Amino acid sequence: MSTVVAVDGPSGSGKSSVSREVAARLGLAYLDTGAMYRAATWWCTHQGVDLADGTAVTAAVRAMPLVMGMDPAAPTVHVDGHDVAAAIRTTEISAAVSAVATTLDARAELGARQRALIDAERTGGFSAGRGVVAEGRDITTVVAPDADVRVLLTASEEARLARRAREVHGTDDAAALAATHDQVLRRDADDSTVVQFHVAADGVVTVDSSHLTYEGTVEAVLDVVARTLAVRS
Ligand SMILES: Nc1ncnc2c1ncn2[C@@H]1O[C@H](COP(=O)(O)OP(=O)(O)O)[C@@H](O)[C@H]1O
Ligand SMILES: Nc1ccn([C@H]2C[C@H](O)[C@@H](COP(=O)(O)OP(=O)(O)O)O2)c(=O)n1
Repeated sequence: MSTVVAVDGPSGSGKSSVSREVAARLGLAYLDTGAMYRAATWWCTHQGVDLADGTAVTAAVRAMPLVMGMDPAAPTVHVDGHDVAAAIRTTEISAAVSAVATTLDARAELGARQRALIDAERTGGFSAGRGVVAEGRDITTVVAPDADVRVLLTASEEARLARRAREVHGTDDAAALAATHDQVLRRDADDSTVVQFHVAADGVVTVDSSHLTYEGTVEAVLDVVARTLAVRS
């Protein structure tokens, strides 16, 4: 039986790292939908598209030759043959990505591609039809509201800022927290204008990781998966 696990949440809640580990432990594929928005931003910039021009952004995103590698042990992102895994994580892309994420026609295009990738994993693909853990901002609500397991991963603003500061700057002192503010809180505020990822929709289970370790968060999500599947079977 194939399993689709959808995980949403704000920046720094632990979605990417936790979802990837959950996918690896369950033998499922892993889809980082945020990486698709980042790749689209890289592609638009690479093509000289003005990110403020929604029509041009949408046209570029529709034409983007994107290939997502969904093995949780080694996820990959290629655009037009370029390995963009590192390029999409720069501060410039992090600062610009909300312009693409708030372009509604570009969202529709990326959402359709995400649905197709998830559907392919239900029946075949990396995990031989066992399923996929897909994470982002609107997976539980828009892209895969029919997922078998739907989780909202949250954490306090304080915890999320501190995590991102440690990840990017190696410390969570005052200067690092200030430098991280744009990447976490401003970006979430901009993204929240088009998609709701702070409150769990009906049927979505909230996991608050504010006071959990990384390992504890992985176990909490695995526990939600096990309990939800036990009830359904
Ligand atoms: N529960 C946790 N406790 C402490 N650090 C965590 C926890 N979950 C994730 N992290 C760390 O916080 C950082 C951000 O996590 P990430 O998975 O990138 O979040 P998101 O995808 O939600 O933005 C990473 O360095 C990750 O290892
Ligand atoms: N399903 C999704 C996934 C990401 N996005 C947007 C929101 C974010 O600003 C960007 C990048 O997402 P990503 O998950 O890489 O963000 P983090 O840096 O992990 O917080 O894409 C979205 O709008 N919908």
